[in-house]
Amino acid sequence: MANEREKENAAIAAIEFVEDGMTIGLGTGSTAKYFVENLAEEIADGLMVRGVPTSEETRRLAESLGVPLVPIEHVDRIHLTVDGADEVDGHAQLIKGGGAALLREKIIANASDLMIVIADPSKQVEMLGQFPLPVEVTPFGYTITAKKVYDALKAAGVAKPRIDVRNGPGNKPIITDGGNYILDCHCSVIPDAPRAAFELASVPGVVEHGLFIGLARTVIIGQDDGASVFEY
Ligand SMILES: O=C(CO)[C@H](O)[C@H](O)COP(=O)(O)O
Repeated sequence: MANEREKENAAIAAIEFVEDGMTIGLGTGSTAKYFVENLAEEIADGLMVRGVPTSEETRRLAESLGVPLVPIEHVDRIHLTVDGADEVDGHAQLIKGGGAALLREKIIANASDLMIVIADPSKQVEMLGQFPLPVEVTPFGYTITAKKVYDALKAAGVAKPRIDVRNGPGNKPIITDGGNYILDCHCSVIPDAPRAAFELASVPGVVEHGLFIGLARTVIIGQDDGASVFEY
């Protein structure tokens, strides 16, 4: 079970990677929130950086804390992205998107010189798949897309996928920052995550999926009394 101190200690350890003049991708979620808060304190003390938020939620948080932001369209280099994860395995492969921000998170992580994942120990897994894999899809044709997502996961060796449309208030599908829906794919185990990523990416209607393969090179796991840093 996660505790808040573990999350915050991971975030504090990530601050060590920040240098003056950097453009920094700001992740989404409760762990990333600690990073933005600690970054805001450093900025108040004179650190000169600017942020690129991975969601409207993080944009609002950063603005409220006085973190200078830059529109991604005006950025030619992102030095560092610090973000949370729903699961991380021993190869720094991730499931992300529990907060429905996976599309912007992946665009920004992929554009960054370095992606650092910050997490508490409950996110560490032997194999990905216990956490339902979020897949962002266009509203148009989403029921058909869901069937194709099922086929794609089967082709990737997932034994019995179950696909749910993620609903929000009023039992209506939640709408992502990009105007899309989220399919939560219950897999139990994803035996071959790169294969699943490949199969999912080839389904028309899939905008992005929450498998982050080969993106994170540093994983920081927070503990009660500090944090462990793993380099890949
Ligand atoms: O991918 C994400 C949002 O889309 C989050 O990073 C992920 O859900 C982890 O969140 P938290 O730190 O609150 O557990």
